[in-house]
Amino acid sequence: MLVGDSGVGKTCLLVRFKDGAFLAGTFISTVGIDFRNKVLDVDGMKVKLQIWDTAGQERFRSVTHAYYRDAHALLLLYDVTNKASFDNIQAWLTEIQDYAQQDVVLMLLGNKVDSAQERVVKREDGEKLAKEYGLPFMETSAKTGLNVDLAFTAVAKELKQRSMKVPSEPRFRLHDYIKREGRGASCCRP
Ligand SMILES: Nc1nc2c(ncn2[C@@H]2O[C@H](COP(=O)(O)OP(=O)(O)OP(=O)(O)O)[C@@H](O)[C@H]2O)c(=O)[nH]1
Repeated sequence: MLVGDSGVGKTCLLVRFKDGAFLAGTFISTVGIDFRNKVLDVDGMKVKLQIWDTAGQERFRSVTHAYYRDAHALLLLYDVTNKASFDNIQAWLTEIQDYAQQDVVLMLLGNKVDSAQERVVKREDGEKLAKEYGLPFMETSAKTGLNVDLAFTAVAKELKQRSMKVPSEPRFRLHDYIKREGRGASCCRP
């Protein structure tokens, strides 16, 4: 499932991955939720990804909440040209903590790196934030395709590995990473 503020490029990232194209021009905000399937070859095995594209707008939040619990993986996006979308990552993580499965595969993506002139979030800031929460991190561009296949393939590999394992204690537990105001827990990495 793709999540993050409105306009960070979730739909474009999915279209780039699915069709290898970039939706230039008018920005049409997603209404509610949408999905697309893509079959990937992961180390000789066919993995079918059902990828859900959520609306970033606040008014659709209750719709997307209902889908979190069935998601095996989340790609959390911000836009490197939009500081507010980066600042909101903490709020998204809190939301993920509230609604997603504890052992959900989670990756942080800083999108629109092709817009070098407009960049306001440095790569190091993204890396620092990801490190703080123990998350894998990549910078992407739906426009040029940079790291798009890589991000989805990394998630598909992790999901395939997990599906082949005997169930045990989740080794990635989001609750270990989230710091929540008023709960006194500061962030710590195991
Ligand atoms: N330069 C550049 N523009 C991008 C990129 N990805 C998306 N955009 C542009 O950003 C705008 C928003 O893209 P969307 O993919 O619709 O954003 P979204 O996150 O799905 O937005 P919501 O549906 O409202 O949640 C569009 O005008 C895109 O053309 C990118 O990698 N580089």
